[in-house]
Amino acid sequence: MLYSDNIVALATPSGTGAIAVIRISGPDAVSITDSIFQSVKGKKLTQQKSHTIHLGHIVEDDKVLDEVLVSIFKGPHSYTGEHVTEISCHGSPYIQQQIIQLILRKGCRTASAGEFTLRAFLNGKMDLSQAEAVADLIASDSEAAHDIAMQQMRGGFSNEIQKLREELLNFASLIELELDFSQEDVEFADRSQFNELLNRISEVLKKLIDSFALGNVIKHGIPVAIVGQPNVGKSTLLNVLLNEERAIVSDIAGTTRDTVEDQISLNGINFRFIDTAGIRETVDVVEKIGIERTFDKIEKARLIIFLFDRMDFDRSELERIKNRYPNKQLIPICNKVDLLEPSQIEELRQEIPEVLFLSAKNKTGIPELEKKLLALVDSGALSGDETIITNSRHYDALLKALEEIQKVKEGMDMGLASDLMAIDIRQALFHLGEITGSVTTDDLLGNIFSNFCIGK
Ligand SMILES: Nc1nc2c(c(=O)[nH]1)N(C=O)[C@@H](CNc1ccc(C(=O)N[C@@H](CCC(=O)O)C(=O)O)cc1)CN2
Ligand SMILES: Nc1nc2c(ncn2[C@@H]2O[C@H](COP(=O)(O)OP(=O)(O)OP(=O)(O)O)[C@@H](O)[C@H]2O)c(=O)[nH]1
Ligand SMILES: [Mg+2]
Repeated sequence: MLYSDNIVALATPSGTGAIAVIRISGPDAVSITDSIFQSVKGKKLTQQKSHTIHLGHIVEDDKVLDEVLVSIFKGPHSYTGEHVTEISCHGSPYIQQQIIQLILRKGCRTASAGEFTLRAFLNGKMDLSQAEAVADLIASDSEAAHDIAMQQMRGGFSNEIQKLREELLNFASLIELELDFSQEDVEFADRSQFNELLNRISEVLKKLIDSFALGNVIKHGIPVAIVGQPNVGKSTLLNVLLNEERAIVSDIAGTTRDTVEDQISLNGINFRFIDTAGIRETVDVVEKIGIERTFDKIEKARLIIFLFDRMDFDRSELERIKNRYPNKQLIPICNKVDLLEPSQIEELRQEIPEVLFLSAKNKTGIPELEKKLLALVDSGALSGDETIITNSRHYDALLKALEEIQKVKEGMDMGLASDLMAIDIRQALFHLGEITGSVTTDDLLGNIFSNFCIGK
């Protein structure tokens, strides 16, 4: 074990609860706990087996502070890999604080943010991407985000990276061996096998890199801007989608001035809908600012709902948005279908085949819109066992690793000298190692774990 000191922290949220859990980790976790605990059966905690629970009292100078349950986990068979105890006490902030203070006086120190998980990582209980997934899991607020974090915590993608890295490491050693025999012109590393490995690694990296676009939006919710001319029913649609009277609706054109947004989960994926000020030429100063914000929001959105009213549909407006944002998915929707004759609907369908029809007021056509939204984010990719990365640190490392792998491949094709190739391979190994934490710096670890909560 790496650490000689003992840390303590509240593992449950601060404030009043039914029960609160205080966690201690370190070489003396069990004896420190034992020194403040009296078992109802008179047992010594230090003589108990790992993964057992004991009823008793926390006492200080004969004064009973609380009746508690103590769980014991003996290192290395614990979350952190060290000796761990957990005190489940009554959830009053006063009791929690009294017990923690008592433990601190027994020689523990307060754990810093993420320190339990940091120790788990340093003690080899999990790799770095698994540790990061623990934080993602706690933060996940949709089924999709939860699924991805869970998969990553169980080591899915880091195992794959780790294996490829080991294979690459093997070749690196063989190529470096060739350097020792450079006079003799020998090749220990089979070039065609090596080429095959490089291709395999590139494929995996490319796939993971591509998955980030989806992973990132799943983690943060998919921003969908609802845009169109004033009075077409944007705010009405927002309210229907959110199932709540979130934005003000009126028949006065220019009702929405500032953007209004909120999120809902569709099939486990969070969508963040942004209602915007209707776009038109205006001399009203406030409305002008609102319209500028509309464009800012479109900039940040991934999907754009272009809402229009058959009465004053202007095709050039739709084309303008399309041309201005060629990389965003655009969903043209004709609202107020309740006011249209079937022949008008047919006519419009001829003109814009991809158009959806709905009535925000009567709440018709909404399921079709939801289906379209899900189709556009390629939610199908979620149901397969494709790995999806959500962490921008991993994304960066993957991009850099791929770049180095490409360099190695080019080097091979050009018959580059082994010593130069070895440098690029080492770089690729470095970046792959960054993901799993085979290579780390204190700065990197500090950055990652300081974003955890205390007690995790
Ligand atoms: N009370 C409590 N609940 C918790 C945690 C915890 O630490 N305490 N966890 C964390 O925050 C999570 C569970 N994770 C855990 C992971 C490993 C071990 C553990 O004891 N592992 C041992 C032995 C496994 C066995 O044989 O049963 C090991 O890995 O060797 C415990 C919790 C969520 N719930
Ligand atoms: N008949 C009919 N009226 C609708 C429908 N949807 C919205 N409306 C009406 O259209 C008017 C404008 O609706 P809003 O939702 O405020 O329109 P908006 O696009 O947000 O307008 P601005 O905020 O001014 O840009 C209101 O009177 C709504 O009741 C619909 O599907 N059918
Ligand atoms: Mg509005």
